[in-house]
Amino acid sequence: MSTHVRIVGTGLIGTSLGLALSAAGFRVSLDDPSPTARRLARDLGAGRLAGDLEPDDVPDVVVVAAPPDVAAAAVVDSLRRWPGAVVTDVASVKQVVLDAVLASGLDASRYVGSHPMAGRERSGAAAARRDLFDGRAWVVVPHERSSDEAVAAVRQLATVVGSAVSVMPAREHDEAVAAVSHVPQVAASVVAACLRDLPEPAVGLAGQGLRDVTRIAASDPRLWTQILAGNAEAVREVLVLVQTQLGEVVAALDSLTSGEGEGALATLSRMLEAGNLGHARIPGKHGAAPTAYAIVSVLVPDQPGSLARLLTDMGDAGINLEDMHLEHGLGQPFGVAYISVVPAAAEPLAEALTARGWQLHD
Ligand SMILES: NC(=O)c1ccc[n+]([C@@H]2O[C@H](COP(=O)([O-])OP(=O)(O)OC[C@H]3O[C@@H](n4cnc5c(N)ncnc54)[C@H](O)[C@@H]3O)[C@@H](O)[C@H]2O)c1
Ligand SMILES: O=C(O)C(=O)C[C@]1(C(=O)O)C=C[C@@H](O)C=C1
Repeated sequence: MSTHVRIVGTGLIGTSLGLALSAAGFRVSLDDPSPTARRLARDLGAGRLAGDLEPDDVPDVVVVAAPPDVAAAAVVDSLRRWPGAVVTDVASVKQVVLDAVLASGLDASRYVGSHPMAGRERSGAAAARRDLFDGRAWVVVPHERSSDEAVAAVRQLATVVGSAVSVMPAREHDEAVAAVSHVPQVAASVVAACLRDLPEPAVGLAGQGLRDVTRIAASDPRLWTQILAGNAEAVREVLVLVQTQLGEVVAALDSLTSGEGEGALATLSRMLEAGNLGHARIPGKHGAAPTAYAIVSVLVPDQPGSLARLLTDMGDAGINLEDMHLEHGLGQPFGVAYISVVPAAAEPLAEALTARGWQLHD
């Protein structure tokens, strides 16, 4: 019989995982203290309700996808309740969960932490996507007592949903995500907070740069308060670096406005160049080396079905989409789709789309 995975917590991540595992042929059962959350996940096709199963139909693997401040308790509860199951969790912080498991005195060999580096700025089952984990990194976080079988079971889950597995101890994971996930959230929120009192005409000028920098500022404050609190030390350390750099920029601008200005331009330029260097290190798809994709820009009429038609035409031309973003023309009846493809596919794509009547944008 196929592997039975119990998902505890059927919000964005739990439901997305249920959808992906069900599609991959796993038997998925769903549990959540909120009856609405678990029924919605079931209705969306993420699996069966745990309460509808025969009592002897016990899970082989339990995935706790509950909020970070209750994840540790839910993991301990699952280890106790399912003595034969491998238990993992997907919380964004790992050391606090591991500490609770070790302190529980239960058989910790069946616990392996994990963290899919995939998500959205929206919460709840309604925002779930079956392909959420496809092509994303998934950190598997074993500890000294984890059994090889438990590690293999968690690796398998990550792999079947299309993620690229990285293995890392809990502390190292928490330090890494402080820099690549938690501080970016703080930065986005702080920048977006500056817009609150901006006059309407000024906000109306917002372009793609602001949208790129602030997308995750729309994230759930309850979830992120818990994540930041659960990784306080590591987040603080990175934020102090940010603070130091911001201090240097402010000092340079002070120097310019006071008319003195010596060395100020060099400070600003160094800050921007350092940003270029950091940005160039962000990996491409599947954790591969950074890829300089070619971008083909296409005018898309602001009409139902236009984008779907564009993507279908692209698929018909046999060209793989690596990434895409849409820019809406202010007060105009069209937007521009910026389609990223591998460089060798750019010209064939431009030709195929032009032949199908699409207008390219320089
Ligand atoms: N949102 C992201 O981008 C993202 C990405 C990767 C990992 N995570 C982690 O995944 C976990 C879930 O996040 P989410 O975005 O799916 O949140 P969510 O708010 O969408 O869903 C959380 C679900 O957990 C349920 N829940 C609450 N208390 C519970 C308990 N005691 N036991 C079991 N379930 C409980 C809620 O009813 C809700 O349905 C968090 O630990 C988060 O750190 C989130
Ligand atoms: O894409 C997003 O919306 C996310 O912020 C996802 C993201 C991330 O920082 O990459 C956010 C928190 C999770 O713990 C893992 C993934």
